Amino acid sequence: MLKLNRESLVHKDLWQKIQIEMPQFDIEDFIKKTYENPTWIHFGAGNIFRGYIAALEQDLLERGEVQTGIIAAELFDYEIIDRIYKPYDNLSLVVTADAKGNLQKRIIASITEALKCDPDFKDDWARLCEIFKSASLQMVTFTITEKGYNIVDLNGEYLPQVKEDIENGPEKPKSSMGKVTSLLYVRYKNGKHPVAVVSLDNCSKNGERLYNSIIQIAKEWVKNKLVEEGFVEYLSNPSSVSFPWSMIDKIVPRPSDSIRELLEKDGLEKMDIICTSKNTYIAPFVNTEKSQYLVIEDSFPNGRPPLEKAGVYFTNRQTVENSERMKVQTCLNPLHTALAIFGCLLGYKTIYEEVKDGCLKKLIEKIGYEEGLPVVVDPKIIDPKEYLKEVIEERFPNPYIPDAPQRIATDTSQKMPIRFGETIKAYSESPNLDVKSLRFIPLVIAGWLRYLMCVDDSGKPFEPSPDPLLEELKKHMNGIELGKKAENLEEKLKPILSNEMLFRVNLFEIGLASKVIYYFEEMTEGVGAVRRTLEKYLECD
Ligand SMILES: NC(=O)c1ccc[n+]([C@@H]2O[C@H](COP(=O)([O-])OP(=O)(O)OC[C@H]3O[C@@H](n4cnc5c(N)ncnc54)[C@H](O)[C@@H]3O)[C@@H](O)[C@H]2O)c1
Ligand SMILES: O=P(O)(O)OC[C@@H](O)[C@@H](O)[C@H](O)[C@H](O)CO
Repeated sequence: MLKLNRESLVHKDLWQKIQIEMPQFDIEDFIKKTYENPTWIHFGAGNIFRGYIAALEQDLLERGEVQTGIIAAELFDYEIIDRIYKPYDNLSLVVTADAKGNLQKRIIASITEALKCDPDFKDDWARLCEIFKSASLQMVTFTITEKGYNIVDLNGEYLPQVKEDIENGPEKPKSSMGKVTSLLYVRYKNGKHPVAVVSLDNCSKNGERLYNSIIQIAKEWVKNKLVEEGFVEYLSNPSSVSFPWSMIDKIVPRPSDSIRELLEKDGLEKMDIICTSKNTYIAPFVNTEKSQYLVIEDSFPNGRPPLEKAGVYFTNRQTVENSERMKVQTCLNPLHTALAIFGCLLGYKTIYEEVKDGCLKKLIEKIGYEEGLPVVVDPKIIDPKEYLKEVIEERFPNPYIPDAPQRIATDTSQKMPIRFGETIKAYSESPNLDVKSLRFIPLVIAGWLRYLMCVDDSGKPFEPSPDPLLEELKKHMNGIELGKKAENLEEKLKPILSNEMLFRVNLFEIGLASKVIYYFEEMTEGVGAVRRTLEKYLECD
């Protein structure tokens, strides 16, 4: 039996026998160099980081383009470090599947350290401070999910941990954004070295979102006389600290049992998939698809690794924004969320099965081609129509990427404004488009309300995916039951449908709420009503 750790890498013949690609560089040497001169730290040590970002740096290490790796840090779920990084010496096994089922298996060794970002873990915190003091540090990247950047709740009030951080200052921060702001303050106090702070999450204008959260905390600290005004100036000067925007794309599902079995059959030990107490599904391996796109605004005041040599596009902000609008707001993620919602309601367990369902396929085609594409500005580096076709015809149907609607349904409340709100807003502001002509996006919003009832289309209760607003949203669904005509439905749903934090616009004010409510009423008529509503509006069966 083979174990995934540094010691076992000496058995090159055994790894080769089971066709697992080994890292082609001197691991001990580059770990030492990275420790002494850190260049890249990443927050959010989850699946996309291990399956995509770390693999890009490994490409550069293997070609001799860089001499240092990436330091992984966790702001939120420390179990990941204890159970998935430490026992495997920070190595991971990336399994990439194409649509024909050809698998590429590769050991990724570009991660040199794994740290818990929390002042309560004194050694790790001290090391993080040391890293942020280093003049060599070029970039700080993030994949911490959309909610990771939040500092206020739905009512615009500071979240409790953020409130505490604002009162207490940079010494012992507790919130994710508070900790990052505090580490940037360490950098400011120790040489004011330049650095790029780069969100790689699926948020629109992600760089701006990260900047807004950090600068707001820094300004509160200045107001409370906890830090110097110069800190805000440092953060606001792009030649000191830049916040480039980005678009990232690679489907990295939760680790799958079929891949675990396959690796165990190969003779690999301890390939267990875990679900942490904070709900991260993670394993020593990552399963993913071949397609990948990463577009980043080229604004790096302290330099950067030549990631363009690993296929990353570096460009201007406008091109990033157009690419992001194309992917996150129009051609991939809204389709994913539509499949997630209806998949949970109709009892599907995989995305590839869902796209064999004529109604669901037609739904995503309508959302993509008919309602999404009109607001896409061609980013020029990727053709939107070709991209959409690849998503619908090749990527989603790939049976070797066992992605689940339940994964994608996680945090839907945080995704609604980005995946649908931006398009609705663009229609409502356009002189040439009529927001009331939208039919399929409102159908998905109605589907989401139906999902919040936590009863599927066969009438059985189901466990919804985690979402920070779930309990609050579910309260509004009280008294709405399947098969019974609800009283005062409009009043009940008003707090959701009028909330601009959920849809970027007030759906009542722009005249879409009544359509959503009408569809929702149809979907709650009884068992099978979701399917009947889809069939009616999509003319499918
Ligand atoms: N998986 C994909 O297919 C994919 C593709 C493109 C972009 N992304 C982006 O990456 C994000 C993470 O995806 P993943 O596959 O790594 O998920 P994952 O569940 O494997 O990991 C999530 C990571 O986010 C951290 N996190 C969660 N809540 C946080 C909070 N409040 N503060 C700080 N950190 C927090 C977790 O601790 C973990 O490190 C997505 O939300 C998305 O924005 C993912
Ligand atoms: O990662 P999330 O939770 O923001 O969204 C779930 C999926 O839609 C997403 O992970 C896609 O797989 C990804 O954006 C593809 O590039």
